[in-house]
Amino acid sequence: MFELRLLVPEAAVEAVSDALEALDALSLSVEDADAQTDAEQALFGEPGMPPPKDGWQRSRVIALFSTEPQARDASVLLSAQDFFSGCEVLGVANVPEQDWVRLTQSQFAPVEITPEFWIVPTWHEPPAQARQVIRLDPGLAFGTGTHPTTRMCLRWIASQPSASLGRVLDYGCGSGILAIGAAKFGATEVDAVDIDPAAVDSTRLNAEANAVTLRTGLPDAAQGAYQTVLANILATPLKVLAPLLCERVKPGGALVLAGILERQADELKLAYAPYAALSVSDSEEGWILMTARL
Ligand SMILES: C[S@@+](CC[C@H](N)C(=O)[O-])C[C@H]1O[C@@H](n2cnc3c(N)ncnc32)[C@H](O)[C@@H]1O
Repeated sequence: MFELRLLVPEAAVEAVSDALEALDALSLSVEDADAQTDAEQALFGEPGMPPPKDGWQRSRVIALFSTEPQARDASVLLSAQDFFSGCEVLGVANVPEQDWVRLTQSQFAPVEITPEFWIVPTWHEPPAQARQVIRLDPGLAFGTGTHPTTRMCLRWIASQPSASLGRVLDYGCGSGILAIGAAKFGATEVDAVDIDPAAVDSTRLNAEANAVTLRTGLPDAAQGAYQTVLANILATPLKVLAPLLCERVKPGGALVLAGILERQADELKLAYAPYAALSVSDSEEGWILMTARL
């Protein structure tokens, strides 16, 4: 395989990418050419908030071709196009053969939640001290245990007295990791819902792989009252969802919220004040876990 590497200003990325696809590139990757430099600009915004900019100011576009002549022909053809002015060909390079599956897998090691509770990809043996394990491979949905927000929720689940989780709602289930964790730690019944149908599918498959029974669906599938409501989303949607989530918690039940930065604690407390008294019960890498007993 050979890769053609280009430096492309924001306005030309789409035209160059379309042209490379038309030239039979096997794959395309677009990276921020200014990443990790002083010129890097953040592009993400919270859901509901506009991103600060539509695209990176300069992208590194890398197109993969089966042969060197194909890569070089593509470079010559592109260079002759009007839309290519302002772009730069960085070069054509041989891509050494590698075991890509093994390389990808090596980036995902078992994740420790507590010394006895681990998240373990299927290609790893669980650590000897693991008494409780969730089997999970990285997929399309969020939630592999590598993010602090997920780990804090799982730690909270693992720290509850046995049989106290009761009926559980995982609102924004992603991969289903919290719902599966709740089922493994004694929940009597678990509903897992998400606005993303791909996350719902992913949760169903992960539940099967872990031999636990969940009810999965879109948010409307959450019905009735729950002893425990878990929601690891982000501060802005969590504020909007305050009445809905609190209405789902039984009197005496627990509300557990994550996806909140330390500096957002007060705004969350304020948004939930009419329904519940939130407090910070854990923190990791600048993220906090907020909980309330209703
Ligand atoms: C940060 S991920 C959390 C995944 C998993 N629960 C975990 O803890 O790792 C947030 C999930 O919430 C879902 N989500 C975002 N807004 C939502 C909403 N308004 N209602 C339901 N799900 C939502 C997203 O699709 C995503 O799968």
